[in-house]
Amino acid sequence: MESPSPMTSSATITQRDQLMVEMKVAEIYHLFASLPHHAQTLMLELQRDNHVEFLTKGLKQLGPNYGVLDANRPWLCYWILHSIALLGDFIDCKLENDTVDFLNRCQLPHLATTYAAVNSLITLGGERALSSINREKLHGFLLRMKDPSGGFRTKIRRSSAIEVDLTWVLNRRTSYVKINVVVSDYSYMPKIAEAARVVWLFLLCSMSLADLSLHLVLRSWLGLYLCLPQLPTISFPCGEMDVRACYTAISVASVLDILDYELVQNVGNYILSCQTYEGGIAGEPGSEAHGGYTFCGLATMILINEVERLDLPSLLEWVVFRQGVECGFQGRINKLVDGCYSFWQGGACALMQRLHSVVVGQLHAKVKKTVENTDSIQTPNLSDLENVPGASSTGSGGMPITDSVLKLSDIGFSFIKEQIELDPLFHSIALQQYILLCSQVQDGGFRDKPGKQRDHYHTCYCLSGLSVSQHCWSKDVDCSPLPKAIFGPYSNLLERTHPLFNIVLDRYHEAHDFFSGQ
Ligand SMILES: CC(C)=CCC/C(C)=C/CC/C(C)=C/COP(=O)(O)OP(=O)(O)O
Ligand SMILES: [Zn+2]
Repeated sequence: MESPSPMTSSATITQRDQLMVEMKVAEIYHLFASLPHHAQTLMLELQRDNHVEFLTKGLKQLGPNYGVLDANRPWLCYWILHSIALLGDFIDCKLENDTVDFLNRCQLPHLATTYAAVNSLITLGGERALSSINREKLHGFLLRMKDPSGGFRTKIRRSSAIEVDLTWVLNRRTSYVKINVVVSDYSYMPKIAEAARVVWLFLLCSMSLADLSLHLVLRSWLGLYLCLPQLPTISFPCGEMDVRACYTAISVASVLDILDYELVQNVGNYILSCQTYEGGIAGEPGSEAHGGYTFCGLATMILINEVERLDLPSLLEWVVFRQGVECGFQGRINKLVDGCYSFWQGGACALMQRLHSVVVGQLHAKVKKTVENTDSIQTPNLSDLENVPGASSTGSGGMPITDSVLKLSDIGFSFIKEQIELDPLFHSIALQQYILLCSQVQDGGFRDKPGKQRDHYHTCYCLSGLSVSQHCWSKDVDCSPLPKAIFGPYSNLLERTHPLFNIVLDRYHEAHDFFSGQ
């Protein structure tokens, strides 16, 4: 594991900021505690209708025909559609059809946008939405986004396959033109070599032309010489390479049943290099651990069946200590609580809850190693450690290793089928309290913290975190939560979300049946 040297967090909040938030939150809890029971129930109620109205209005504002294709629109679609699905509601047919058409135009060429578009289409569900996803093309796109180091890059950059770059080189004695021809597509090399001789003659006749016009003339001439009406373009992966890009690529491939070993190669090494000395996972090697990336890294490692390579006891310790006195989660050490981490950190806790046997196995190995390295007279009997419950040999997701060849795309499906042995690893009722009393806006929508404005991103991830914290007491995925698992009235209960993909479970199952049957 490569880690930066231990140091204090690079995050910079002051004690004053922290105290201000703690006081605002305490004020809300104090007010709540002073209310009579019926008023408390009202305050705790999930304002379903207002949330749906806020969300539907947001979706309509994206239209009417979803004219502009900017990178945020598919995200807005996903945040809104997923929130509506969590609330158990639907959108009308016309809006649904417009949304499917729009999303189909967003499937390329950005990884994160592709993830948002695919998750949205699965959330809409139905034959039209699901069959509109071109899985073969997407598989090719994902392969092209892969970096040799194992990570994924977020964007495709299109550039000319043949770039002609002219530089006038001037010095005291000579003045000449340096021609740089950058060829990205080597199949043009023989023709280019043949062209070079003619270019030289051409240049001799054109020395009087200005730099810019010579550049243009030469470029179009080269196109003509190669019998191409336009110089061909070629796509390069570019943009940041980070843990989020890995997650979006692997999540999309897994949910569409196109995940294979070529896509997975070296991804685990990259994620592993991002786990820090703190225990959590950073966006890239050498950075600070953060809740968003910890969720992405952990979910990716589960989906590629390599989760046991992470140091899970340290990850668990890091994530559970991110829940603070305000009852919500912070994203990283020394930063303020924020409603969106209800999902990133709460979701990571829900994943860890299903990895019980792998964690126990790793702890067991750690203890054994320490004991072996200690010359103490009080050395425990090593054979006692073999009997620690759950210390069995498992594959990823706590699944027993079997002899049959593992189909990678099945991992997301089997992961949630296993019975959970552990109680929740975070204070699920406290988190619901923070979401409902501090993040919920009574007129509809959710926010980061009191004093901030509502927005669709926070609405999506507060609702996702609320769903995770309501369902994490159910040992079996098919069981409804008991009333004691729900903070506030039982009518607050949301639909269950798949903790690896963050797609409402019945929509996930519909997509799984659709794609695995193809
Ligand atoms: C799939 C997907 C959408 C993944 C996104 C994962 C995610 C939320 C990453 C967090 C990025 C980050 C470093 C935010 C810090 O912002 P900040 O400094 O404003 O916040 P902070 O103070 O809470 O750290
Ligand atoms: Zn936030």
